[in-house]
Amino acid sequence: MPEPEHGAEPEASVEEHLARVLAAVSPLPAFPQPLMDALGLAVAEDVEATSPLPGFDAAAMDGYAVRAVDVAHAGDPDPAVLPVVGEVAAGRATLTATAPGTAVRIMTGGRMPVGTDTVVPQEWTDRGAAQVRISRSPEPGQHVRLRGEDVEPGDLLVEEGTVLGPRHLGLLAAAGRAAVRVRPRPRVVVLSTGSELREVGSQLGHDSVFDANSFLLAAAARRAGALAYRVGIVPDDPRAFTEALSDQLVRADLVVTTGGIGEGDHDVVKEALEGGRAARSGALPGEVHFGSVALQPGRPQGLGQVGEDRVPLLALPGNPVAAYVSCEVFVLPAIRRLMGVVPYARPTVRARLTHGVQVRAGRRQYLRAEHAEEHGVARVTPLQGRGSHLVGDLAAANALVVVPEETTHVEAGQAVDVLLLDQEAW
Ligand SMILES: Nc1nc2c(c(=O)[nH]1)N[C@H]1C(S)=C(S)[C@@H](COP(=O)(O)OP(=O)(O)OC[C@H]3O[C@@H](n4cnc5c(N)ncnc54)[C@H](O)[C@@H]3O)O[C@H]1N2
Ligand code: MOO
Repeated sequence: MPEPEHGAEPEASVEEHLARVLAAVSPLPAFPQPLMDALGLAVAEDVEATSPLPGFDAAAMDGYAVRAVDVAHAGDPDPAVLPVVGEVAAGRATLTATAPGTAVRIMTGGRMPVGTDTVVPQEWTDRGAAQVRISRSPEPGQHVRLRGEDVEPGDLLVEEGTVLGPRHLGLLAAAGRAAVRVRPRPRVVVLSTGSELREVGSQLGHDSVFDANSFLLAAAARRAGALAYRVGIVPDDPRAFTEALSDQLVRADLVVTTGGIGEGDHDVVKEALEGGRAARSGALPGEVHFGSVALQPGRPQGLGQVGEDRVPLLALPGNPVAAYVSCEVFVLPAIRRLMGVVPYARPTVRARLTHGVQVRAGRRQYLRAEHAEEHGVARVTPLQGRGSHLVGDLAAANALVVVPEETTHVEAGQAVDVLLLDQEAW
């Protein structure tokens, strides 16, 4: 760990800061939602089956329902001939039982009449209407979907915390659930600070830059399942910042700011919120703590709760790559906790480095990299640049190589932990 500056508090580890972030947010209250509105949300209950699937024995083929013993010796020169005593189609089980030695015309999905146990596909018959000639003998129970063979009452259909996708919704519908308890999408307000920032589409001055962070973070938040509100740029004026922040709190379950938390002269987020400054002046209740985390990029971090409702706030550094890594490591877990989805942090995978890397010890490093799998072997190539302003490299990357705090170099060919950034669900 690098020595803290004189008087400064020691750097928190990534785990310590993440634990504080997670402690600052709680899962949002759950509500029943109609199935389609639950898509992409996390279930807030263990959903158990109350009835079996299939709900009754049914034909899996169009053909004839019979008793297997009645057609056990059916063959080509010597077919079994049975009277056809009725017809059953899906949803039209007019005939519910039949006597031995008879056949019932049946369609796929039709309920098996009591007294039958096997379906002879129509391709094995003369398709007779009054009587049917069956020229092959089926296995007993063939082409019958059995009641409860898929799901038994009491089976767990969907586990609490599962993000509902099309297949889960299909299962819940098959089980007859019209609504399910889910947690709503967290509303995440993203605020960029910096007097040098300009909105895309506007004129750039000789010393200004376009605001990239609000897009970067709002998009990441939306992809994680949040409703992201990309607020315009706030200049380096603590009063303007406090006002903009106050205005946004009504629609926020989480606020994410970027920039203005360094050690410089115009660090607006820090100036406005550090040590409860805005609260003391009566402008905005709450408290935000600023400090350093042993993370590169993304060392400066702020965390607190603001407004009457104590909305959690994460203040991220302004450098775009630092903001993005901070988002990956702290903001996405916070969003997932609000949504009630586990695990909070993206799991790492292992891959072999194609090139050796050298880093400074003391902070956990997240290196932009390209991950690829060749012939079943996962490899990862670190990209050249390390500067946390290099958004070109960031966009070219699909992975981050995680280099532990105590490591200073990793040889080519060594296996490392990697975050796969384009993996949407985990
Ligand atoms: N003397 C020191 N200077 C700096 C240190 C330090 O330890 N001592 N740390 C550096 C690191 S690391 C970072 S990260 C930044 C953190 O400072 P801020 O959070 O206050 O970030 P800003 O100064 O506001 O901006 C930094 C950089 O990023 C650009 N930026 C900011 N917001 C956006 C945006 N929305 N879109 C695109 N680019 C943005 C901004 O123009 C600056 O170039 O401090 C370092 N300095
Ligand atoms: O850590 Mo700064 O956060 O490197 O860009």
